[in-house]
Amino acid sequence: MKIAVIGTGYVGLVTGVSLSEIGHDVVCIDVNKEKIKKMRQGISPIYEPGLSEMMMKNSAAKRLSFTNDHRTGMQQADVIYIAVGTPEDPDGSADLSFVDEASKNIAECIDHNVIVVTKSTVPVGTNHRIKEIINSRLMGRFTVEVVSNPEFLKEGSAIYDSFHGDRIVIGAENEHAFGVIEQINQPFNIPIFKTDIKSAEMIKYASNAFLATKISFINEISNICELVGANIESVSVGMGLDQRIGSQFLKAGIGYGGSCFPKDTKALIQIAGNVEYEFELLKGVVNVNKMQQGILIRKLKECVSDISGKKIAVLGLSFKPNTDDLRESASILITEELIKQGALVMAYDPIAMENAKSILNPLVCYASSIEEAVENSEAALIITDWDEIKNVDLTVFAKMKNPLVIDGRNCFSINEMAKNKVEYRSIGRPFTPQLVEAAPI
Ligand SMILES: NC(=O)C1=CN([C@@H]2O[C@H](COP(=O)(O)OP(=O)(O)OC[C@H]3O[C@@H](n4cnc5c(N)ncnc54)[C@H](O)[C@@H]3O)[C@@H](O)[C@H]2O)C=CC1
Ligand SMILES: O=C(O)[C@H]1O[C@H](OP(=O)(O)OP(=O)(O)OC[C@H]2O[C@@H](n3ccc(=O)[nH]c3=O)[C@H](O)[C@@H]2O)[C@H](O)[C@@H](O)[C@@H]1O
Repeated sequence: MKIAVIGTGYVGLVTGVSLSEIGHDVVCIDVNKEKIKKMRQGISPIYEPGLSEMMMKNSAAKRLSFTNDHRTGMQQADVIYIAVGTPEDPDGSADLSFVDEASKNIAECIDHNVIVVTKSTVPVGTNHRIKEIINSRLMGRFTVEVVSNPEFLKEGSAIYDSFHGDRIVIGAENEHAFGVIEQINQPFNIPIFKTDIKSAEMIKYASNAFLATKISFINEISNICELVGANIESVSVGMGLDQRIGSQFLKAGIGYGGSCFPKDTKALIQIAGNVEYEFELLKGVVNVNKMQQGILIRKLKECVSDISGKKIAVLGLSFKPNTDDLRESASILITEELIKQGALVMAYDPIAMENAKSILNPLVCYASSIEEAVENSEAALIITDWDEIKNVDLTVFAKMKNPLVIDGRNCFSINEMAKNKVEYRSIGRPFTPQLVEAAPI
């Protein structure tokens, strides 16, 4: 099958690369000239395990190519995927301007009938809007069918998720479109769930909102655990053993970040608001997340009342491990607040520091190792649970002025930290050594 993919962000690139890997001919189109130049040289614009190798392999096999030119890209394409961004508008709703522009590009460039598949996360009704935009410009010259095929990949395991996802959702308006998109996806060998377009669009928002709800729920439970002396790690494991609850997304921390949960929860509140429905539960989820992102600063202030002029180490900057993405990471808010209070911030991240330099306050300094970051510091704040951080030799903290670690991701054993004479504050767990420590989830 000949496929064009519009937009080569996370989703567009991973979609294009995975579809070429299962044997389709794919052209990825992006308006960003720098990105296309890099990808033509075999360089992936994002850090994602396994992506570069698969990209180079399929480019060499001539199943995958990159262009800035929409017309060239869409020539002969049977199916065109839209994978452009849907960022947050100031009122929280989804900004559809990139989707609209991509739809216009399609109308201007195609010279045959096509199926347009929307991978971008879009509010209910957007696929019909895409069809209208295209049809109003084509004036009946060609037939366009639209399909909603939301993406469920996670950053940091995007390639793995493409080949091992739990389901592929296809929302279509007729059997022909269902058939073609089903056929394209068959080689992934993942269960396909077919539904109507509006339900497919809603499945994506509802799934992200539900996962975000699980995270805010467990974060609130962790705050209560601290007050009553329970241990959130044990509570999460104990809850997760109930298959109706499930063990995933019950890891308490510093709130969810990333390019999607924050924007998609707010967009769903707006989608509901547009039909005069107040989504109270989801509003609570968003508010809890905002509070949780500030928890490390509150814990630091409890231990060190004045941080002005003091060196504070910040370990991990990306919103989660295995990605260089800082979008909506708690590191942005935390480093900003530390600098506001006069601290000297020394940050370290295994992969995300280059990205961080253009995003974080310019007063943030960067270390080349965990050791350099913590040396002579007053406190170390842990923001991202990279393996390198979780597996660090705990004796490294002896290099601090007064070893104090405030861990937003529960990376370490309370007992081991006590043995190493580190004052240790984490999320939803007691301060003192424990008789039984739950293995972290
Ligand atoms: N990032 C993620 O992990 C996931 C994202 N999504 C959804 O997928 C969509 C895309 O997300 P990202 O890949 O993160 O977006 P992104 O914003 O990182 O990348 C979008 C790309 O599209 C390009 N673009 C914009 N308009 C264009 C046009 N008219 N023609 C050609 N290229 C154009 C931009 O230059 C950019 O490279 C969003 O709706 C997002 O919510 C869904 C699942 C996972
Ligand atoms: O629509 C999207 O963009 C994607 O959003 C999330 O994927 P992603 O944001 O890449 O990463 P997650 O692993 O979901 O983590 C999101 C945030 O939640 C936090 N989190 C996650 C799980 C958990 O138990 N606790 C927790 O605090 C992470 O640290 C991170 O900050 C969803 O998991 C994907 O299914 C979805 O496709």
